[in-house]
Order: sequence, then C-alpha cells, then structure tokens
Amino acid sequence: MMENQTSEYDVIIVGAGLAGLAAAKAMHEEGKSYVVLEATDRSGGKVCSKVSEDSSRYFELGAQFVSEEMTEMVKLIKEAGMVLTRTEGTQDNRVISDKSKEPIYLDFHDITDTLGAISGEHFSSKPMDQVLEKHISQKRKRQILKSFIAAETTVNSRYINAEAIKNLISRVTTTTSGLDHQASGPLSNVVKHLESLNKDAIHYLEPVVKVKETKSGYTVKTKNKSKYHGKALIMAVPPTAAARITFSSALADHYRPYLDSYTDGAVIKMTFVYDKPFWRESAVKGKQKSIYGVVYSAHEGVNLMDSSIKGGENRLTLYIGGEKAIELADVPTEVKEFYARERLIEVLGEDAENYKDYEISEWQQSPYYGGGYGAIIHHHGLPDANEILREPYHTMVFASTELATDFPLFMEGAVLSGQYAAKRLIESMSESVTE
Ligand SMILES: Cc1cc2nc3c(=O)[nH]c(=O)nc-3n(C[C@H](O)[C@H](O)[C@H](O)COP(=O)(O)OP(=O)(O)OC[C@H]3O[C@@H](n4cnc5c(N)ncnc54)[C@H](O)[C@@H]3O)c2cc1C
Repeated sequence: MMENQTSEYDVIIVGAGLAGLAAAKAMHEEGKSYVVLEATDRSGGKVCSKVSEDSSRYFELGAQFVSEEMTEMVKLIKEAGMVLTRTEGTQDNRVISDKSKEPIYLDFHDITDTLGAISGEHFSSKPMDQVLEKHISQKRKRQILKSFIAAETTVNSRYINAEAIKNLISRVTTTTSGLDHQASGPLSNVVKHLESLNKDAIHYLEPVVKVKETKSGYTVKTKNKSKYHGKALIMAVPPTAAARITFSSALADHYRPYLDSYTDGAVIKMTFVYDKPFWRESAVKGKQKSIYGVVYSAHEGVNLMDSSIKGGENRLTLYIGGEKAIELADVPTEVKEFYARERLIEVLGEDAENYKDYEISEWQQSPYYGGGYGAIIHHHGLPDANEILREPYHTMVFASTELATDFPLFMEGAVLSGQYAAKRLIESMSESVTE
C-alpha cells in the first residue's frame, strides 16, 4: 500500500492468532468489511506446526493438547478435517516428582485451597510465593506448588499477583479436566481453515505501532507506515504486545494501567522421539502405572509429559518455563539440549539419551506473542485487568486468551475471547448507530 493512503473498513482486527482469526470469522459471518493486520509473516500466533526435514513427522512448536470439553477447538479441529485422538500420557496415569519418583497428587485445588483459606486477608498486591511461604509450612509441598505454578503460567510465583492467580485458576477450573487429547494431524490445519474463511483480509508483515481514536473510529499505523481506518477496532494481541503500541492520549489514559498490569511469560518446549516408550510402567515406584508427567520441584517451572498420540510415535515433551527459560534464551541450542537431557536422565535413567529425533521451540522474549502460554498479571498489577480489557470502550475492544472467561491461557480461551469480542463489538456498533 502507498504511504499516506488510508484504507477504510468497518472493523480493523490487529493480530492473526486464534483470537484474531475467530473474531474475523464472526465479522465475516456478520457481513462486515474488515482487515486483519498481522505483525509476522504467518497466521496462528502461538499455534505453529513444523514438518521435520525428511517430512516423516511433524512437531507442534506451540500449542498441542486439548480436552474434550474445549468444544470450540474440537469443532475447529473437525472442520479442518481432523479428529480428536487420545494422548498416551493421560491423567489416569501418574504425575511423579523428580526427587522421590513417587506419584504426587496435585492440582490447581491445592492452590485455590491455600488462597481460599486466606480470603479475608488483603493479598491483592502480594506475590504468590509470599502467600505460599506464609500458608504452606511443608517446604517440599511449597517447592512442588511453586514449580507447578511456574510451569503452568510460565512465570515464577514471586512475580505473580496472588489475587490474579486466584481469578485465573477459577476461570480454568470451572470446566477443565485433563488435556488428554490432540488433533489427529497438525494444528496448522486449523489455522489454514480459519485463514481460508478470511481469504484476502489478512495483511502480513504489518506490525501495528500506533492507534489513534478519531471522530469516526480509529486510525491504525503500522511500522511500514501503512494507514488503516476502521469504525471499530479489535486488538487481538496479548496485553504485553499491546502495551508496546502507542495509543492516542484518551485511549492511553483509559487502557495504560490495565495493559501495564501484565508481564510476559517465558517458555522453551522440547520434544524427543524414541523407538521405545521405555518410561512407561517402570518409572513409578511400587505402582504399575505409566507416568503422565513429571514436576521438577528442584527446577522451578520445568515439567515433562508423555506427549505420544495413542498408537503413534513415542514422544516426551519437556517444558522449561519462567526464569530458567529466560536464563537459557541466549545460550547455544546445544546447551539447552544438554540441560533438557540432564533433566530426562535424572528421572527416567540413561535410556532417555537414546532419542532419534528432537525439536525445540522458544517463545521467550518475543515482542508479539506474550512470551509463554500467555501474559500474566504481575504482583503490582491490577487483578481485574482482564475484566476491563474484554469489554468494549467506545467501539474498541481487546481479545486474547488472557482475557477469556473460560480456559484462559489455552487455545480454547483464545477462540472464545475472539468470539466474545466480536459479539460485544457488533452490539456496541449497532447501539451507536441507533443512538
Ligand atoms: C510452547 C507453548 C505450548 C502451548 N501448549 C498449549 C496446549 O497444549 N494447549 C492449549 O490449549 N494451549 C497451549 N498453548 C497456549 C496457546 O497457544 C495460546 O493460548 C493461544 O494460541 C493464544 O492465542 P491468541 O490469539 O490469544 O494469541 P497469539 O497466538 O499470541 O496471537 C497474537 C497474534 O498477534 C500478533 N501481534 C502481536 N502484536 C502485534 C502488533 N503490534 N501488530 C500486529 N500483530 C501483532 C502476533 O504476531 C500473533 O500472531 C501453548 C503455548 C505455547 C507457547
């Protein structure tokens, strides 16, 4: 597009992740004219599949697992021509701890119980680790919980706002069960399916840098100096990515405190492929149960899971979340691989060294993706930021997995949030027409 020429639309959508694509689908169905501005050269955001060099297999570099309760994702997987398949490592098996190799029985309820027990106390600006220090006397349990929180949120508990975590967990646990399913093929098929519904509406390599509110809507400028004008605007980017954009003064006054409440997550994902599933049956002391995964209490934010599709290749996936991921960001890949291999051998023995293929993806320190599974409210942040951002202000609204009322930080949350933003915006656009 030529510099200074402004294109006009009913709606501008910033970001072609699942939230942006779901919002675009809704606008398409509503017959609105719209454009999707995407910073990178591809759609999908934190959903990204990669085929191996010899084309014999694919890896999910970002999101991978779903549960049957994630109904919008299940629908999209089917629309994209795939089916849901079981994962081998299901929660019928055991999560074990790195040190004892004993099964541990741990879920979000341990954290909600802790937070629930102190609900009378004012802890909204307290970091989560202080709350755990005060209320969980057993050091080992505290360590496991801290590691679990860092693994699930990709931010260490000393940086997370306890009230916001309580709010986040309540949204996750309303409906979620184990993430024990996967699509039968690459999730990039879901992205392609959504892309095909939005055909020429997606403009790639257009990072948005400025948003200005005008009398008739919003003018959006990109790094390439392209200008777009829309009567309405959906910011379908993680709150931390939005915080890097310059907003005109009234918008900045309204949104800054909420956008600045978030901090980026950080995660490295590594998948190892084996000829034999040597870890099944043998890893859990005294119990003939396969492992579902490992929580590394001694390595906060690190966890491992059996990611094999039932009847498919034997795979283990190691996630390194939070500070450790940031620490490893600048070291050579071999050092990261060495660190990961040590973690595998530590729990599963020497057999873990004999993998035949391996893939690594890194999401920390990206300006566009929120770093980990999503951005998280930091301990000085406003715990209700998600509630403000998800509701329209004039004819502008935010959408991203962080803001979802169900399944935040998951793909399902992103889709639900995109759909919600589109619905609310269509309502507020028709209200402003009738006023
Ligand atoms: C390693 C990893 C593993 C995961 N595993 C799972 C899993 O197993 N199951 C699950 O359900 N979820 C998982 N997730 C989380 C899931 O991927 C996300 O919750 C979901 O994809 C987020 O979608 P979104 O649309 O909210 O954001 P994103 O996917 O981040 O999309 C945002 C888009 O906005 C674009 N953008 C940002 N800034 C700008 C700008 N200024 N201008 C224009 N465009 C911009 C970005 O480039 C991106 O395309 C995982 C994530 C990661 C990283």
